Amino acid sequence: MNILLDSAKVDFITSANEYYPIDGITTNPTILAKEKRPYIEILQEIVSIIGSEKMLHVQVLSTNAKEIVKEAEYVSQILNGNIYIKIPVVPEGFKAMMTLQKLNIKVTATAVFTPQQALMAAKAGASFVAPYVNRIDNISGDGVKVVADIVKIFDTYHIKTQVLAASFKNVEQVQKVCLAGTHGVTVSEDVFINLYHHPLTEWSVNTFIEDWESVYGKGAILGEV
Ligand SMILES: O=P(O)(O)OC[C@H]1O[C@](O)(CO)[C@@H](O)[C@@H]1O
Repeated sequence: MNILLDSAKVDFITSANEYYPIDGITTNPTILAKEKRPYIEILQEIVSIIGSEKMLHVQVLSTNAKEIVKEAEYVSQILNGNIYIKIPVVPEGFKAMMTLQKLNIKVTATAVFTPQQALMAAKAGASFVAPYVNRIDNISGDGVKVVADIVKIFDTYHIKTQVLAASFKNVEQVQKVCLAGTHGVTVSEDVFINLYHHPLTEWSVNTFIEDWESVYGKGAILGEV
């Protein structure tokens, strides 16, 4: 089960990568544009932080297959990493996916809102499909059910493409897609922190330390008192 960070903030990525075994990073044009500096510089920095084995998913901008393939080749060549090219599930996108499969360039199908789109992308050669859970929920859909249905269809047909659920606004959505059997999630900084942060954990840790220090002294640790 993969946990990726949906971010282009290098400070956050650096710190999270130090204290947690994240599986990679997803970016999209919106996330990169927020940083207001050369995108290639950001992507190169991300690869140098996470290394060349963890995944980096980068989205293309072109709307025709030929140009999408060109962008994919450029990004794959210039970045010395484990790159996945994010391509929307539209006809020119499928066409590009078929070409990229032959070129051994890995693809993540993005902007997925239905199980049928996911199946189409898998058959066109995508390694991952990224259903947008919160955006589905926002228009009175059921994002978790979409993920569950994709997982079921892939299982039924023994499809190797993995589900990388995306677009989360809270931990409950993440928990539910995990229960539905998603192969991975990509989460923003806020959601990532909330995956482990709990006020009772903080309170418990502080109480243990207070009780201990009341007897053994401030800063006392095992082996040193
Ligand atoms: O609805 P949001 O939070 O903008 O998320 C859309 C998601 O789609 C992706 O583009 C899929 O990888 C992510 O980068 C992002 O999490």
